[in-house]
Amino acid sequence: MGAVVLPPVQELLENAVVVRLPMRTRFRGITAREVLIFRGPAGWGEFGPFVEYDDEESAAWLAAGIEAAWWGPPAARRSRVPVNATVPAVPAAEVAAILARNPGATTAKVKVAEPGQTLDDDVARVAATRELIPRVRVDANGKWSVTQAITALKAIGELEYAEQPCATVEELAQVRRAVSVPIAADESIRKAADPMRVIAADAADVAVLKVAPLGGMRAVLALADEIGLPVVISSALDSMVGMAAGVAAAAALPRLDLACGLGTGSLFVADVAPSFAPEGGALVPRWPGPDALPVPVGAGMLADAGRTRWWRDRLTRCHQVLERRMRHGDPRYDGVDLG
Ligand SMILES: O=C(O)CCC(=O)c1ccccc1C(=O)O
Ligand SMILES: [Mg+2]
Repeated sequence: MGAVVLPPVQELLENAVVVRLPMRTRFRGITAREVLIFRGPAGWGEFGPFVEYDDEESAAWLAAGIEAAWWGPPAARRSRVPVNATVPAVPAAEVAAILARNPGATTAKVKVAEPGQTLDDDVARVAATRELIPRVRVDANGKWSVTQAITALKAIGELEYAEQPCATVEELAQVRRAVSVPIAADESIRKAADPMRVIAADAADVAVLKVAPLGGMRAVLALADEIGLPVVISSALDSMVGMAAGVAAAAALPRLDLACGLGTGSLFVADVAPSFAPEGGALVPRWPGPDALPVPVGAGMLADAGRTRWWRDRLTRCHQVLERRMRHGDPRYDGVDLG
């Protein structure tokens, strides 16, 4: 890999574009996804922490984008990555239309526990999904209490797994002991100071790993190895650029037995490059090289001047966070030079 350096912030900003991608369906409370993408010697990288995240948390997303644009993908071990269809918290009547955009999917992930909705809504949405897709998992994003989770999972019935039913590791462990449905940890890994607490507490059967919040493809591969659970690589509602890193990480895993959560490309009306479209329920890895121009000029995806400035300022602050961590010998950046 040669000497790896943190590129100067000017170099990142010189080759940066801020885009706003309209979505077909509300997801995570938003109807348009803004991200900053930048070009480096190995291709394109994405910086798209959710707008409410602070700079300390967002710095990992920048590290992941720099890894993609400056180092490129790790060596692939497979040429197909099976993915789940993602069903947002829509009314049951809209499920079929969502699934129609994910032809060939044999696994679906259904969002549940949406604020303002009821357990009946969840049960109906899952039932509508099951009619069309054999294998169903749900994701509560930590919104249930232990009691609510146990009640809900009993009402919903058989599932491949329930992702982050409650907020804390201790709650996940309690739910896991009380129900037969396997438990997957997502926020308990990507937002935790110590992801290994999930293992120490026997809190999960599956680890959901996202490249950007965990600091990059190689960080995810290292964590997958350390954590030892079956892994699902999932998107953070990434543009095609961030998605390429997720697909590359999934393709590089020594073992992949579960469908990944990388089917969110179909939630966008438009993307910075042709989105990853599942064929036969799987994605084929594809890397946006430096010569690929992901943003068609004039395609109406560019963010306005105010939002562009906001993202560029945020990138600058996160770059300072990375610089500070590296100066202090943070082991996460072992082997990376300040240049
Ligand atoms: O896993 C999937 O199918 C889609 C990705 C997804 O659900 C997601 C996307 C953005 C932010 C958080 C999450 C999540 O898994 O909680
Ligand atoms: Mg999740």
